[in-house]
Amino acid sequence: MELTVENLYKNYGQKVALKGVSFVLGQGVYGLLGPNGSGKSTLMNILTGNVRATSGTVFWNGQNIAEMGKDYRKILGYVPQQQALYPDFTGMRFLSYIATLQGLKSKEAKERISYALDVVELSHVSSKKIRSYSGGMKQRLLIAQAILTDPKVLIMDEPTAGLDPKQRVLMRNLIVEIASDKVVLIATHVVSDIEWISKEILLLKEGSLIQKGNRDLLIRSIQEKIETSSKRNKKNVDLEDIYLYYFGE
Ligand SMILES: Nc1ncnc2c1ncn2[C@@H]1O[C@H](COP(=O)(O)OP(=O)(O)OP(=O)(O)O)[C@@H](O)[C@H]1O
Repeated sequence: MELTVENLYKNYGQKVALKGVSFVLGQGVYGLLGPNGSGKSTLMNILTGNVRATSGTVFWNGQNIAEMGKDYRKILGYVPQQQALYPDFTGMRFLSYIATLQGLKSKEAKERISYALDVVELSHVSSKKIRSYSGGMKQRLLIAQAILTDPKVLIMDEPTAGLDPKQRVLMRNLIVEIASDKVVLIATHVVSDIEWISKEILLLKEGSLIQKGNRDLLIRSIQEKIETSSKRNKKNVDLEDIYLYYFGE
């Protein structure tokens, strides 16, 4: 299970949004951190096949995703940022609608919907209208739609945006559970969302990947510099400090 990104460039006219980004992801959760405008959306759009790179290639298990077409879409799940979600649909109706769009046959759709509702713990409210759902429930419904086809690659855009602390914890646990047989890439500004669940963290700045590694490696790599330069004279460096170090306060 391997998603390989090789030397991606993306230009929008004169603007270079990605400048030769390369990395390899295996099974597990990965965090993509970067400030506004660093290229996260562009990178995610390329990984989901919605935007074409100017140059460079993305491979899934050695196959170029641009050449895989439908076969790539089958193994891809995408959780968009929270948005208005058909308030008058029930959770069940929403998932049935997505299953139809994804071309699932009715028996398979039924099984997959039931499984996905169970995973995100929404079975008991599946016949209630989405307008009655809390923010956390809506977010979990978005995850349910993304795992209907049992994707191997799951891309998530700010999955905890707008959630309260309790819901954030539940969401993190859910993501870890789902990632047991998937490559999961989470783009976020919220360091704490990915700090403890990520196998590795990717730092994107002005279109370049400036760091990739696990939490300990990232912290060790700049611990001394932060401790000597910190105005607050902190002893314990955490990932928040790393973010501020690279992206500014
Ligand atoms: N369609 C476009 N046309 C022109 N420039 C674009 C386009 N899309 C993105 N850009 C520019 O490319 C750069 C990267 O944008 P991108 O949206 O990928 O960043 P981001 O890290 O996702 O930011 P945010 O967190 O604000 O969504 C920015 O400078 C942005 O203005």
